[in-house]
Parts: sequence; C-alpha cells; structure tokens
Amino acid sequence: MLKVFSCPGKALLAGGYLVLDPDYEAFVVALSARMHAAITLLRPLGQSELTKITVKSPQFKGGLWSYHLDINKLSESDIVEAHGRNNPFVKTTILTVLSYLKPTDNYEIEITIFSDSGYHTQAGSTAKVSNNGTRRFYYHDAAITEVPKTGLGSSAGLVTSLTSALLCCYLGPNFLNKTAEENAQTLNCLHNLSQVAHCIAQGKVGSGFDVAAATYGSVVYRRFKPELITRLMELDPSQFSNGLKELVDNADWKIVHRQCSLVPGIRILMGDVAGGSETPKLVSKVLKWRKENPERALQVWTNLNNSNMKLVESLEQLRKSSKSDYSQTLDYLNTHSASEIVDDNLSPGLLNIINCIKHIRHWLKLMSIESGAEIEPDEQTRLLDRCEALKGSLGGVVPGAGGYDAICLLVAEDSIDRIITDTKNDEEFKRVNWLQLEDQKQGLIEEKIEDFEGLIHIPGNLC
Ligand SMILES: Nc1ncnc2c1ncn2[C@@H]1O[C@H](COP(=O)(O)OP(=O)(O)O)[C@@H](O)[C@H]1O
Ligand SMILES: C[C@@](O)(CCOP(=O)(O)OP(=O)(O)O)CC(=O)O
Repeated sequence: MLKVFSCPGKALLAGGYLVLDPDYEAFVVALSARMHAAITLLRPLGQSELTKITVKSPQFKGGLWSYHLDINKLSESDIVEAHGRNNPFVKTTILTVLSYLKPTDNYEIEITIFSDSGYHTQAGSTAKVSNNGTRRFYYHDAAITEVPKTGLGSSAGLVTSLTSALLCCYLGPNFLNKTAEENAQTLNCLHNLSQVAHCIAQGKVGSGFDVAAATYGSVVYRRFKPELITRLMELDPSQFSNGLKELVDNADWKIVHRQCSLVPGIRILMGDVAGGSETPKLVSKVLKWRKENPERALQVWTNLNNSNMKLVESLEQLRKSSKSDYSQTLDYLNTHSASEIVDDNLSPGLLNIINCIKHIRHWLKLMSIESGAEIEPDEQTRLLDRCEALKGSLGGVVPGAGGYDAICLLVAEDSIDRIITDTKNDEEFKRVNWLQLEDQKQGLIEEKIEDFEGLIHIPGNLC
C-alpha cells in the first residue's frame, strides 16, 4: 500500500486573539501550501519483534527520525530516537496515535514528508520535480530547525498529515473512503488526535486554529476548552492511553468548524514582510492588558468580533450574488480600489466587505495602541493604507497575531498580476514579498501517488 495525504497551511484572516477564548469565533483560510505525508513502507513484523517507525523529511539536512517501539510500553520515556535526533512533533504524533490505537501487531513503517515551498524561505535551496512534472519540492542544505519559516503553520501541517498517514497504516487503506457520516467521524478523530499531539509537542495548549485548518480547510472556527487537553497532559502516564481514548472518542469538544470559503473571482494575496514578530510575546501583552482592563477589553472584543462576523456574513452575501449577474461587479472591482468604492449599487456584499476590513483594522489598531502590543504597527498601517488604494483590492489586514510578519489582502483574481507588477519598484512595498499562494476550501485530502513518482522510491509490492 502506498498512499499520500496532505494538509494545508493557514492564514487567520479574522479573529486573532479573540480565538483564544471559546466565547468567540474566528475565520481561518486554508492555503495552497501543503504538507504531504507519504506512506512509503508498511510491512508486518513478528510478535517478538519491535515496531519500527521511521519518518523521513528529505528536504532538510538530517531529516530522518527512527523509533523502535515496544507496543506494550508506550510512554514518553520509552520512545527513544535511534540516532539521538529530536523532532518533538514527530515523536509526540507517533506516541499519541499509537497510545490511542493500542495496536496488537508489529509493523515496519516508513513515512516520507514533503513540504510545499510556501512554508519556508527558499534561499539557496534546490528544486526536484516529480516524473510527471506536477510537483516541485525544494531541498535545503540545513536542518529543519535552521531554515526560516514563513508562518503558515508547518508543525500543524506536519502533525495532521503524519497522523492521517499513521491512522491509514493501522486502520486500512480505505479509512477515509466511507460514508459521509463515517468520514466526518474519522476527520473529528484525526482533528482531536492532532490537537493533542500538537499541544504536547509545543508544551502548551494554543487555540488550535492551525490544526483545525489543516484538518477541515477554510472554516469559521471556535476553539475547545483548553482544560480538555491540560487535564490529559496532567494524567499519570499509566492513565494516558485510556484518558486519550475517552477524550478523542467520547468527550464533547464543543468546537465549531463551519466551512467558509472566499467568493469566486476574489482571492487572498499574502505578502511576507521582511521583519517578523514573536506571537507568544504579543499574546502575553494583549492578555495582560485584557486582564487589567476588563471593561474596555470587553468593549473592544465585542466590537472587533462584530466586525469579524460581519465579514464572514458579507462574504456569504457576495457568494450568493455571485451566482447571478456577477461579472459586472468583478469588472468594477478590477478598475477601482477599496477607497474608491463608496456606494453599493453594484453589489452590497462588496462594499460591506470593504467596510468590515476597515472596522477590523480600526479595532486592531486600537488594541495595539492601548495594550502596547505591536499588532498593527505604524509601518503596517502605512502599507495597508496603500493597499486600500490599489485597483482591484478590497483592502487588507495583518493576519493572525499581526506584527511585522505579513499582510493579507482580498483582491480581484484578475488584478493580482498587475498589483504585483505595480508594487515592484514602489519604495513603500520594498519589504513585501508577495507569496504565490491561493486560498483553498479543503483540509485533509488524499493525493494521487503518480504525482510523487520520481521523488520517492516506489517499491513494486507493499502490503
Ligand atoms: N517538513 C518538516 N519535516 C519535519 N519536521 C517539520 C517539518 N515542518 C515542520 N516540522 C516540525 O515543526 C517544527 C516547527 O514548528 P513551529 O516552530 O511551531 O513552526 P510553525 O509556526 O511553522 O508551525 C520544526 O522544528 C519541526 O520539528
Ligand atoms: C494571536 C493568536 O490568536 C493567533 C496567532 O496567529 P499566527 O498565524 O500569527 O500564529 P503563529 O503561526 O503561531 O505565529 C494566537 C493563537 O490563536 O494561538
């Protein structure tokens, strides 16, 4: 059996900070940069042998982690990497999936990871193309921990795609080809296991929107209560496996993951901004301010949340109107900028989206000023103001935690090339690197194996 699964990266378009609180929802867009996990070997072993699981990531130096496991003794300290190498995300994913499945048979498993170029900066890398020319991956002469990341959520993609590949090894090749209801259950199981593995590897319980996007694609997301996972992490290791099974299969996580995609003809345009910010530092500043100023914070959270949810509604409104008489709207957008569109004669959705983006920026800026966390710093404000004045642009925001990392615009598809060319020699845009990424509906998918021929050794007969 040879199978390849892939999961998308993410951009949190609306709901940064609010998503940390289960009272609020956020809109996360799945991106076309995908993490792939290919099952490249699956072979049964005897009862007296140890299970061997090797994860390869050949695009990075030293990208091979190999574990010899006694399936009756699965605790953190019993799982030792054969060469003394460490990849906490690989290790905890294996530990979590096996603790959940409690396998009774031994296997030799090899899984090869392929990471799309969008996740990391590509300076100095070399491309390899699959035999049929459909796939191109970049190879680095440095370890995974040394190659700079772009912030699309590589660890969530790795954990979720690796979890799918391991589930497939143990549950069978058709674990995702069942009835819609069964598949939905399998996706929830995959999501819950991946959230647990990701939190344990990070040593903290985040909001999980990156794992949700990796699993379910572009969604409106409401998080789980963090106690669900902290309680599991505090269990005695002897109770972990049972606690995990109960949590994954029977607990009510109360999460929301409502499909929500962009509108035909309108795309996301991500700009990587040279600089970078540390999310945990921004988060602790904002949460400290919220705690110290509960009344003001509630006012900001309520208004920002209203604008976020109105954006989701306006996208839905425009999606509906896109079913009829829509080409005029797109033509109009292609020849006007967000700051020029002031009436809603053509399409109310369009003007509503523009206004929501403005309101989101207003509240995030206020949050920056009052909390002292540089969510939309002045440099980004100037840049986003300029983006509002580009023809074909509905405006843009600082995605996720904000800071100096990136900007994220909503633009008419047909204007993308022009926007990239027009901003090329513009001083204000000199730190912006437009990323070749698209928004995607789907989360986890199974890929065609022929697209990977030439990149992996495909043995004639795997079981
Ligand atoms: N292609 C990959 N192959 C192996 N491990 C990976 C890969 N991509 C990410 N990882 C793991 O995820 C870690 C990066 O996680 P993190 O710092 O949380 O970044 P991000 O914000 O991109 O998720 C890496 O150090 C490595 O352990
Ligand atoms: C502030 C946040 O709500 C959103 C952060 O979004 P980013 O996309 O900036 O995240 P990283 O990839 O972890 O840097 C924190 C959270 O939800 O975990």
